[in-house]
Amino acid sequence: MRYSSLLRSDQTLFRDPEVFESTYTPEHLHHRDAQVRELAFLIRPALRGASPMNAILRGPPGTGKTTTVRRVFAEVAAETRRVVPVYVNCRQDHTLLAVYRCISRHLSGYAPPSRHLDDVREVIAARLRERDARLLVCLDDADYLIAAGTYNVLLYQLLRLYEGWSDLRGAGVFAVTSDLALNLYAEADGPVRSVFHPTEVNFWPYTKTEIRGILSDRVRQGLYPGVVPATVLDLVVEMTAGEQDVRVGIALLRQACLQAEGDSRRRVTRKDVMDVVAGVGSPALAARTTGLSSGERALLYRIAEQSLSGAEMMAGAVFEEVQDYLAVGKTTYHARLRRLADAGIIDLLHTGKGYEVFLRYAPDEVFAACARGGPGDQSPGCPRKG
Ligand SMILES: Nc1ncnc2c1ncn2[C@@H]1O[C@H](COP(=O)(O)OP(=O)(O)OP(=O)(O)O)[C@@H](O)[C@H]1O
Repeated sequence: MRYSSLLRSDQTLFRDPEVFESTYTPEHLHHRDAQVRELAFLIRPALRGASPMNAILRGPPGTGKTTTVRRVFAEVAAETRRVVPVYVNCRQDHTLLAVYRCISRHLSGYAPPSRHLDDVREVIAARLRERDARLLVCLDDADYLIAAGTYNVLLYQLLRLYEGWSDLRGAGVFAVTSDLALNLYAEADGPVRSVFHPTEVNFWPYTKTEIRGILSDRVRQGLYPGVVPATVLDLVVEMTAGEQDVRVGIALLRQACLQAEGDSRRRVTRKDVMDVVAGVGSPALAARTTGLSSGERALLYRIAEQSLSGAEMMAGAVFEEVQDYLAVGKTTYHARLRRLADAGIIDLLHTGKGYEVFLRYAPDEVFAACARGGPGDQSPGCPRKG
């Protein structure tokens, strides 16, 4: 290796590390013009004082549903005060109170002081009245509302806001899901369907060329020139297309760059990318575990063990079981569990008895992914029990 190709220890390959974070909003939204136009069309009646129209947004994970809605909502908020667009992440907020508190916080700019549902709804109504505005709510990952048993009540109340306050119009609802087997319209009961006439907006998986465009843009914005050679990008595009999830490509690029940076190299190689996925059958799992903290990874490891042993997978039972290994309280445990669900590694399904934990990947793949460690993680991989 030539000396000039080595980085000094205080140098970095990242021009802007934020670009690879899950919270980053891309400067340019590629290949979603049709969906943006469709959503804008549905919102337009609200600019003339009517209710916004409703939509169901469907598409596999990582196809830009959240990014598109956030982009459209930001433009609406910048252009008019007559429509209040509120984004709700239903993975986090799926009780009635949590959703209404989120809407109220958005409208008032601070958390509602009361924890009583009626009080919170009154505040929302008062703010909408003051502004003479129409409410538009995006329920992202609406499947979590179905699991929590709040989907129909919430839709009914939002779409018929005028039943509580005769001077208000019904809200518009954009319900989002990445579960293609789920029909959000069919999940609505009769009273909801009589007012819920959603337009279906589909987010198809990106083609390879489209993925290449999106990832090249990230590379340009986040890394110094020349860090990712074209052949390396080709490999990442190939793997991302296989998984049909842009998030996978972004995470692979970030992790491969961290590896090159750790070795003080100025360029990422195909081997860096292969090393990230080595031993883990699925590039998606490798990518999804790279951002986890050591605590989250340790919990994931235990969940894989539980799953392998055929033990009960209710969240409460898993908590009891992991107590022997991970000294964490319930709040931390649930926060880590939610993080694993957000990363798309586990599913938390609501049953009559509480939440059941489902591992999306084979336990052996998970062991391999956990053992690899993550950025800034000093701890060794999790030892197997017994
Ligand atoms: N068209 C695009 N242009 C630029 N970046 C994109 C585009 N589509 C997706 N991304 C990026 O891919 C990642 C995943 O996108 P996003 O969260 O919007 O997908 P999603 O369809 O909502 O996924 P999920 O169903 O899992 O919530 C984000 O980092 C986002 O910035």
